[in-house]
Amino acid sequence: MPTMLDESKFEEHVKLWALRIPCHLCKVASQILNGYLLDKPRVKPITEDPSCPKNRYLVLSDRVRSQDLSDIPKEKLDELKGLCEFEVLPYSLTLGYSYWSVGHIAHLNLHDELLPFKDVIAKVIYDKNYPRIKTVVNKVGTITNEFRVPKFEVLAGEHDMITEVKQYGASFKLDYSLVYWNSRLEHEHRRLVSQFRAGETICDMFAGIGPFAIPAAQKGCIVYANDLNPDSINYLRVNAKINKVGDHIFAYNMDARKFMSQMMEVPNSEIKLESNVPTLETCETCKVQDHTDLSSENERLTVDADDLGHSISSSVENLQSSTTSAATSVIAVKRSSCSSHEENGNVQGTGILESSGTKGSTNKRKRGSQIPDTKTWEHIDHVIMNLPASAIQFLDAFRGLIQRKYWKGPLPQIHCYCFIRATETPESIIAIAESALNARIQDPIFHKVRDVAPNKAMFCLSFRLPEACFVEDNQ
Ligand SMILES: C[S@@+](CC[C@H](N)C(=O)[O-])C[C@H]1O[C@@H](n2cnc3c(N)ncnc32)[C@H](O)[C@@H]1O
Repeated sequence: MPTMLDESKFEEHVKLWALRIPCHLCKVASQILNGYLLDKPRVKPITEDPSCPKNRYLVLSDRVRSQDLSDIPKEKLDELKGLCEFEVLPYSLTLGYSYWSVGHIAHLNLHDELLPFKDVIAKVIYDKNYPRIKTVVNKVGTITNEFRVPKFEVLAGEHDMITEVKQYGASFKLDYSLVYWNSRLEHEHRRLVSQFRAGETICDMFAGIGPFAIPAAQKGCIVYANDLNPDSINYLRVNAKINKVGDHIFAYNMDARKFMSQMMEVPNSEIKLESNVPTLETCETCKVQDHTDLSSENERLTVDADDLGHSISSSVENLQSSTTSAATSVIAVKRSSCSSHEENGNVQGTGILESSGTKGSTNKRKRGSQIPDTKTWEHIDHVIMNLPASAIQFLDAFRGLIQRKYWKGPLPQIHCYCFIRATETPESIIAIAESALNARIQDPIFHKVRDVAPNKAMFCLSFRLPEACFVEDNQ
């Protein structure tokens, strides 16, 4: 029987730097370079030097982007130079078919010709890999739904689609049947986050379960993460807690256009007082918000705590019953923090709350004093738009969005994912983007993420939001 699986399609090539170091100094050198060595599950950062058995390659992390090693702190480099002489060499790492893992679920995408054998194939995979693989599934049909969730048929093992995967240092819990997940974007998540700096403010319009948001928060960014799929946002919250970054992430569950517009809304208190100090007025507004109609499921603000010990379905229910209203916004988040401030006597804070342990009880926020007070209508550093099939159309959300009189510093850098087909060019994509924005884009950068089909590739288009997106206010 001919195999229809082209394993080369799973390959990802990562370009890194490696240091050539004498074998006996590798241990000390790797201690010095702690935090700057390749950190990928199942891949060792120390490998053979094919040209000399007395040396080894120390493979550096993709945080180290240039050959001059300027991304490594000077003290570490000086210490290393004191230890020995070393060469810096380009190192190409190929992550092949066998590398990719999806927790305990083997995820197949069988061609029609193989479908008559699907149960046999699944049984062999299951029997030969149990207990590491506990479920074998096959993708059914193409993804057509808004939340980009594929349909799966369980072919062998447990009917359990909840799993936990790791990407670089972070863990992600998810239910494959409810949310979007693609392990093959791992390198792209890492690449983009490597451009962010601690303390920057990031808005993720299509955040999913957080593969950009969580590493960005781990890096010390403040992240406003939105997704229309309530299950994605529920898992984002779970994952923020698992990775202990709940105090750096604010989660929203609404349409991306509305989310951006709410990010830019200036709260009444700001307009009148030009201050973020909690006032009676904002707290009262908070109460009003709490009692608004919950009918629109897609517009809930997901900042209440839930208990990780609950099952996912029960935490979704809790979420539905406990979250605030359609009218919630970044302002509302800040206002709800006001009540937290009052109840806990803590510093004013916002974000995904730490679990209170008791349903319906007062939630406690864990806030580090280092977390800056962000006002998204004054400044955002980066906006992520990963919905390649249509994110470009969503650029219309930025037309006249930003109030010049409140904005501070440069306009945000937009990272908009798109597909480019054989019939299209970067220029034709820019034309679509400019038409959506109704403004000219200066210095666009296209980064190829991967080929998704013979005539179609996924790209990330990065550019600074044009000044034309400002709205003047003569008040
Ligand atoms: C391709 S996934 C990307 C998820 C995540 N950023 C990642 O890299 O894995 C796109 C996400 O956009 C969400 N989505 C689709 N339409 C949306 C909309 N109108 N507003 C907000 N989110 C939307 C989907 O639920 C899905 O989670």
